[in-house]
Amino acid sequence: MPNPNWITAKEYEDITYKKAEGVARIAFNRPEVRNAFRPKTTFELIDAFEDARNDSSVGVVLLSGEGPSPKDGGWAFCSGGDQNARGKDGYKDEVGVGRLNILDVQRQIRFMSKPVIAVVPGWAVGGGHSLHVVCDMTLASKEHAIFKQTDANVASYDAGYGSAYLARQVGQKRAREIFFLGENYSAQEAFEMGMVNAVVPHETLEQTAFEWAQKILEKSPMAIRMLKFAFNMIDDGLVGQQIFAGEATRLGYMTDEAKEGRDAFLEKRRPEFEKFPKYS
Ligand SMILES: CC(C)(COP(=O)(O)OP(=O)(O)OC[C@H]1O[C@@H](n2cnc3c(N)ncnc32)[C@H](O)[C@@H]1OP(=O)(O)O)[C@@H](O)C(=O)NCCC(=O)NCCSC(=O)c1cc(O)c2ccccc2c1O
Repeated sequence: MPNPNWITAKEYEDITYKKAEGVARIAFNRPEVRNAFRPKTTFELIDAFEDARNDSSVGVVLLSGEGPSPKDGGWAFCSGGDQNARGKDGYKDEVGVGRLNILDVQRQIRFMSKPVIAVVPGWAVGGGHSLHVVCDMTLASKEHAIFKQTDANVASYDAGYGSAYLARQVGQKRAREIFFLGENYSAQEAFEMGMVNAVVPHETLEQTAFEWAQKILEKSPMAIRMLKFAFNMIDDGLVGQQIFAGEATRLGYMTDEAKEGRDAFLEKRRPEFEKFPKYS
């Protein structure tokens, strides 16, 4: 497959955002701090994810980290919240308001109707680890990816998807080990635990991610949407049901029966629902 012809979708300061052939690629771009996020980074992520969600030509989103670091050549997906920005009530934005807005990004990834693939070229740590957990799939660099949970080291804990949903992926004992010990895990170890889909040579990581996206794009978008929300529903309570049900409503709108309901209202007549079958 030829290299994708990435086109910059929008210029940002802390992230890059590109598109090619139905794929959107969003990447942290603060490699000198291992792609730690500050509120500005997170607001930019929210903006880019919203664009990818609303662009009907986009079917898959890749989330990655630019690198290597110009300082020391280190690679990172994301090292979590920028500890320099952390204040007493959250991570301080440009006017000093404390934010935990990375949780908004987690929900965007979780609830968007398109698969999001974490493409992990290096460190996935703290809130960065939680982001890979919440993505639909994870591809990891064989040479450079390292998975690590430092939340308990710095007393900033993700007690939502980052921990509880991780346990769904790797099991309760392993998830507790990851958080309680805060060890480093290689791509291969993360794969064996079940939180990484594939371990890929670093130089082919991006290409593999793009190829996986292209494979998904060959499938029925409706099927992919319904399946993503079906996988989510059991863990997402009434919100999960609401999102799945919304898609069922959309499918309902496409029937003659729903059209009859709308048309009868607009034509100020009684709807003729009796002509539609009562399926068993
Ligand atoms: C990521 C590391 C394991 C990498 O170690 P390595 O030895 O390779 O590199 P350095 O340590 O030398 O780092 C290079 C350079 O980057 C700076 N840096 C790295 N990470 C951060 C960071 N998170 N914030 C700020 N700066 C960072 C580092 O200081 C170096 O700078 P120099 O100027 O010295 O060159 C290792 O760096 C590491 O352990 N980093 C910290 C990881 C961490 O604890 N992250 C925060 C976890 S908490 C979190 O992310 C979080 C955020 C939220 O918004 C939440 C919201 C709601 C609930 C929970 C949240 C949450 O848990």
